[in-house]
Amino acid sequence: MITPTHNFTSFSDDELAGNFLSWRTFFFFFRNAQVVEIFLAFFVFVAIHSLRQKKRQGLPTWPVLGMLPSLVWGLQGNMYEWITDVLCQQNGTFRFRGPWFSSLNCVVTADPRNLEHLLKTKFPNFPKGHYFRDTVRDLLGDGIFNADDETWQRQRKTASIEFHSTKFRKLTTESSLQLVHSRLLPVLENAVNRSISFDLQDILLRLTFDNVCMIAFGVDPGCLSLGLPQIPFARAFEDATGATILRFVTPTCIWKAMRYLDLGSEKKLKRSIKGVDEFAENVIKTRKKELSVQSSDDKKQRSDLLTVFMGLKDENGQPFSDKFLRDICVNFILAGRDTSSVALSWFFWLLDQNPHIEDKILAEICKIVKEREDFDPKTPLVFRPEEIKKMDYLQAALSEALRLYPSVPVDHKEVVEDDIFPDGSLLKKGTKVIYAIYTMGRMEAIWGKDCREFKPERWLKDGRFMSESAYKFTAFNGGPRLCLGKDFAYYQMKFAAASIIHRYHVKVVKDHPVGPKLALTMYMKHGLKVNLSRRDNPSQLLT
Ligand code: HEM
Repeated sequence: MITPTHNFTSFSDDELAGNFLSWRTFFFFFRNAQVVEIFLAFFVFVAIHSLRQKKRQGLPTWPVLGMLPSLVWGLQGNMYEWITDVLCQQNGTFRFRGPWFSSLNCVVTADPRNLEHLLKTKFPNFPKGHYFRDTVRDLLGDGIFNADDETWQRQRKTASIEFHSTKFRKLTTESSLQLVHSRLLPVLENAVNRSISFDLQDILLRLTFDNVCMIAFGVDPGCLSLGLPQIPFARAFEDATGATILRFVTPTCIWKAMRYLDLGSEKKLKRSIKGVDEFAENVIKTRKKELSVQSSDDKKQRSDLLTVFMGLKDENGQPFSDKFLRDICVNFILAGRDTSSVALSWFFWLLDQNPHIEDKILAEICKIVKEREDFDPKTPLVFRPEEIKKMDYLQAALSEALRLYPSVPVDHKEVVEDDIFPDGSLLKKGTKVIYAIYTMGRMEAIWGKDCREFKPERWLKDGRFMSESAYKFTAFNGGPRLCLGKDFAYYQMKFAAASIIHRYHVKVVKDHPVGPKLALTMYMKHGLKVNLSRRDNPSQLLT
């Protein structure tokens, strides 16, 4: 203990007592001030040290917490732009260090060389992995998006045969035509007649939901119709994907404890998964009932995916369980509904920002239709499949929208055996790898100085659409797990976009806030509020 060493003899007892107290108070503060100073100095040292890590490691690295404070900060704004800033400063790859008690450590990359290595060259060394599968299992089960090894291979093979069959292609062109002409256009026409603004993203989600249910399960949920009926499934599904993605930025022990205690986002997730399950169970029950009363000839006529899976046997020679069929349904809804609709929403927003590109698309559509031998400007225009295929500029504009706003903005893999990325990054067994598809579209090193501009021309050579390497344009993934619905998605998007653009000018409501939502797919956070105006006389453009 520190004691005063002064001579007190000239003071009275009271004075002595009073002085003694004030001396004690003084030394108490002095001692604590020293402690505070030491803490302050230590804090300043740690802060400077942590902030100095930023230059080398991309983000400040704090004792115990690692880079978590920066992640929390990034989550407050546009998470994808935040990742992009860090990756651009770090030449395309950086190592995220989470708190020591968490499972958040990972390597994040946007380098096409690494992507090719990961998705193709060393494909078996980079499965989705345990961490990803555990995190999304409650929602996606063992469906194709969340499966590795034989479980994935079996689904991939079956779905691939189906997706490449003539019967399936015919089904997809017919369903797009039917949905656009008997559902989408009447709903839009109604909005124009009543001069009301509406959420285009919601309408497109309804369109793609009905479409994927028709082609994948042979069921028409009638989600897109006049009056826009409430579909509890849609809300439940969006809530479930949002709550699932939160798990990726929460230490595993914390979200597992929240799930156990039924708290916060985990409570919401459990409730919304119930809504998702009810829909999928209903689809399966209806399908089984229909199949039980159909003749074998009728069954052969059916070309939807669910019917195909219902006719197959598992590795024990048993029909697939209802739980597995549920997983197939939920995964195909995620694949087919959310991707094309959000891509089209970003596309229409980009057209609003770049009206000269809308003019070029319109000119292309008109030129193609005028080439018809039986062209009659008075009959209502229904695009033919061969015309949709010829729309190169529209395909380029959609690809450009997907480059800037990929429907799946980030994806995930796990390292099986120690490896090294082509850029020299070391990968220890068990490392989680995030590939940032959103960032790839915004890297000057990949797309040049104008990478942030919406320029469909970059996809054209002599007026024809030229596709890019899947490891540079990764919106549809690449290698053995390349998107199975790519052709169908382009057809559906082109058919819907051309049918809308030919009839209407889409204007985004002034000051409508636009930004991405944190979810498995890149929804617009506030939807896309628009007004439509009928084109003065589209047939005039055609004469
Ligand atoms: C703009 C539209 C679309 C985009 C951007 C897109 C993108 C993607 C991406 C990035 C993946 C890889 C996901 C992963 O492994 O984590 C994927 C896989 C897949 N997509 Fe698409 N997709 C689109 C439309 C569709 C449609 C309409 C369908 C079918 C109805 C579909 C079916 C699938 C399937 C089955 C897989 C799983 C492939 C596998 O893991 O083997 N996609 N898609």
